[in-house]
Amino acid sequence: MKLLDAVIRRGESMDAVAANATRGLAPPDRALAIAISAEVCRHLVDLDALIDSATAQPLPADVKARMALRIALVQALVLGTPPHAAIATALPLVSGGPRKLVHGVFGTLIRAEAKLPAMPTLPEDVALRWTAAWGPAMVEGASAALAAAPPLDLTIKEPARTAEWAERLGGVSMIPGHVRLPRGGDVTRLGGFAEGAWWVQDLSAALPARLLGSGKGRTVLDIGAAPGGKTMQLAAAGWTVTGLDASERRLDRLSQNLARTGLEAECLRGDGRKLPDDREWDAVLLDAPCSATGIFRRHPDVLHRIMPRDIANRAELQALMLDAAAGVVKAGGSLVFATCSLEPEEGEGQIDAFLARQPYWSIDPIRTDEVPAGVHVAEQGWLRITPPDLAEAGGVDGFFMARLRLG
Ligand SMILES: C[S@@+](CC[C@H](N)C(=O)[O-])C[C@H]1O[C@@H](n2cnc3c(N)ncnc32)[C@H](O)[C@@H]1O
Repeated sequence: MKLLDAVIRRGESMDAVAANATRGLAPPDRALAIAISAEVCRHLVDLDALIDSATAQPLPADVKARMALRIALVQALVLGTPPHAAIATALPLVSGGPRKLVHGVFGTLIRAEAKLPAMPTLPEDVALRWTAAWGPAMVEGASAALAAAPPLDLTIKEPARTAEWAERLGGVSMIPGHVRLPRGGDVTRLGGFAEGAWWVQDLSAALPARLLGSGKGRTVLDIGAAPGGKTMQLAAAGWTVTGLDASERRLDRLSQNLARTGLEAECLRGDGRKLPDDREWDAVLLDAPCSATGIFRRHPDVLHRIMPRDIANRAELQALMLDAAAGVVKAGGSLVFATCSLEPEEGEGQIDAFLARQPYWSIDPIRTDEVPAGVHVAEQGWLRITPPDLAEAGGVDGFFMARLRLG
């Protein structure tokens, strides 16, 4: 309840509040609380529609009774908890309150064999925003993507050994250096984890670093580097990497990931809006902080907490970071900009505005041979990935990326 309150009522990120909100719970109970909260966010619109179908008056959005019903219903209808156990965990949440109402509505829906639709309904504001930006087929694709558990993508440290790892782990590769597995359990128990032969990274998220190619003898600044998926790709591709991030806690995770994989990078804490004025790099990768609406399959809370003002705020921060990044690239160098967002303001609009401000920069078009088969490069030369892409192969996170060159 605390976790869902933080996300749905206060607009906080589930990842950010999970540790605090579940403090004191034993690990299995914590995992269950997080799973329930994620599934409530995934099915929120349809859960509320069911609840409203069984009450004479719609319950206010923020009352405990509605939240308790969402929690009970998601356990019974999605997580396979026997109904009596599901309601038993939810009733204490309304102790001293409308227990009878909650019990009654839950019982009515369970007796009527209520079901949730196979494709979850997106919140209306999100559906409207994405229809306006990308059209109705994208919204349908997003709904389908929300229904399915995403597969597990791995980036292989030594791309030449991709086939060997695909066979060892029982996965398929969609581009050299990538292996896709069906969603599994504990990744730390998979072969190769302890020796650092791979790391978990969605296929979309693995594309921006690839756009810089091999880096033997060259330097790259990775801005917004932590927890390090792209830093590790760049280091594995031979670059001398400086990974910069504003968060000390996330930089610790970057250091742990580098230690596990045996890769090297200089780790710097800093603000990507104010970069050192006495250093330059051959290339810069800016994996910018963004609304993260592209990762809604794994983090359905973004669908309920990201508001237009959040998108505008992130876009403003990205513009400052892009200008700062452009200022530390050596003549003739490259700058890759990426966001895991499905909002044009954090992608196409950002690059159009950058090129209007910075006349010495231009787009270095991404080539089709640099991306997995089935992903289309836009005519402007950038890559916009939306949910219908590669759907038959398990889908990919929504992403935007562009490669820019000075001159
Ligand atoms: C999309 S995440 C990076 C993911 C990472 N590149 C990877 O592949 O694992 C964005 C990162 O930007 C960092 N960040 C946010 N604001 C920043 C700022 N002003 N300066 C530098 N880093 C910032 C966040 O701490 C976060 O780690």
